[in-house]
Amino acid sequence: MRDAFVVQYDADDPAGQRALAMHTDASLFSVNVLLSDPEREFIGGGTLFDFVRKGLNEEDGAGAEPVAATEGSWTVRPAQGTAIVHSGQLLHGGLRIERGKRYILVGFIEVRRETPYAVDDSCAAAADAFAKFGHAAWTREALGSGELLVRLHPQSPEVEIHLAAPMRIDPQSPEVEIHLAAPMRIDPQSPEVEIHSAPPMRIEAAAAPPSSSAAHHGPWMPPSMARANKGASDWAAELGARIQGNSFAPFVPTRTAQAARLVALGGITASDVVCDLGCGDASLLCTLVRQTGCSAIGCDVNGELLARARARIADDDACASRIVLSCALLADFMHSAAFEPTTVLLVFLVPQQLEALAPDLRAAILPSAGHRRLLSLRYPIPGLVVRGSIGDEEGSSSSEDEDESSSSSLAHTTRMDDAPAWTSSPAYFGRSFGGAYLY
Ligand SMILES: O=C(O)CCC(=O)C(=O)O
Ligand SMILES: [Fe+2]
Repeated sequence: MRDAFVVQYDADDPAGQRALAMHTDASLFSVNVLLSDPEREFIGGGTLFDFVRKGLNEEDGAGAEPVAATEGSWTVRPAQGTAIVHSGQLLHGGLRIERGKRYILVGFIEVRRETPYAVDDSCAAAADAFAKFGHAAWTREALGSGELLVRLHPQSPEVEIHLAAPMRIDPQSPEVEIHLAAPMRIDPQSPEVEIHSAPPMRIEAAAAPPSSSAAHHGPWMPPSMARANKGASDWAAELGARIQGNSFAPFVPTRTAQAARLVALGGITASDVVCDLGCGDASLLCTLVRQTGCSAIGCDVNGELLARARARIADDDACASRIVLSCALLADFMHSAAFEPTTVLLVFLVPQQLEALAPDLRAAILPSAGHRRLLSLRYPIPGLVVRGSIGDEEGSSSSEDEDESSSSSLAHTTRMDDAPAWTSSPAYFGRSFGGAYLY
């Protein structure tokens, strides 16, 4: 942890700070814990995240006071004691409070780049996404009674933040403690922990590493998960589904009519094994399986979206027998045995990720790898020679794709209704389809 401090927003004092302009933090990720009671202690406030703009300069949103409900933004108003953990690179700001005082604890955390992340943990996968792409967000809940908030892989510099119960902060008698778990592998060259706080906080190195860190197997879950208050868990689930799932690329559903055009472009038939790298809730795979009778493989780093995919598939006999799902980092998955049967590889990823994966994608379609076809939705893959393409649905003059009614009967359109409206808005991710390239 590079820095931790308490921020006070004060609507009662004319000279007090009431809002915080849109900005990015100089951190790998930031922790923001609401210390005040939003029911009783202040009105307004909240943290606004902007998933569209990068905030590198004023034109791009930095420096402006956050305004709620803009397109492509998401306001988080957590319950007291809930932590928001987000990429420092994500543009965000503190919304104006109208009444009272709002205290938050903010911490900036950095992790050395060479640190290996665990693949079995969506938190770690998100951290990896930060390291690679600089924007992603995920959440962890904190804790009615004060426990583990944030944790990276045990082999990484162990950062844990414990909040001692009760959570309520009283400026006269601070009841917030930050424990940094031992061993604290902090770079001795840099000034490690610097705390600015009003009120002062105690910082302690824990006496011993928690037992769970000695042998960490399987996905890590916050111990507080089970008893977290409902408001916080609802919020986290909702936010998680929208954001955590997007640790690599935004989740954008693909419509049925568009799937038919993909089938035509890729020449997908019943004898194919289609692998969707970053399959999300597997709605596209289900549609392809139903349309063509193909088999399918889905891979995603996001456990929550995969859980939805599993539920979707379990309800659908046609899909249940034909789709195999895996939770893994995409590059790792491409080198696993589970990937081998693939005959058609499907990606719907952002350009930075396509660039990072390009060597693996190229290797996957070499003749020696079995003449696979590769379909990239929306974005071309740098350095690969395009063999065919289709344009955006609206921009295309072909007529086969305008059948709206056919899409409404299928399950994946339900997912579209679930998706926040802005995910399909041009400001967010261009149009929701944007054509495809065949390699
Ligand atoms: O008010 C908030 O929730 C945002 C605080 C913040 O982003 C910061 O202090 O860096
Ligand atoms: Fe910030």
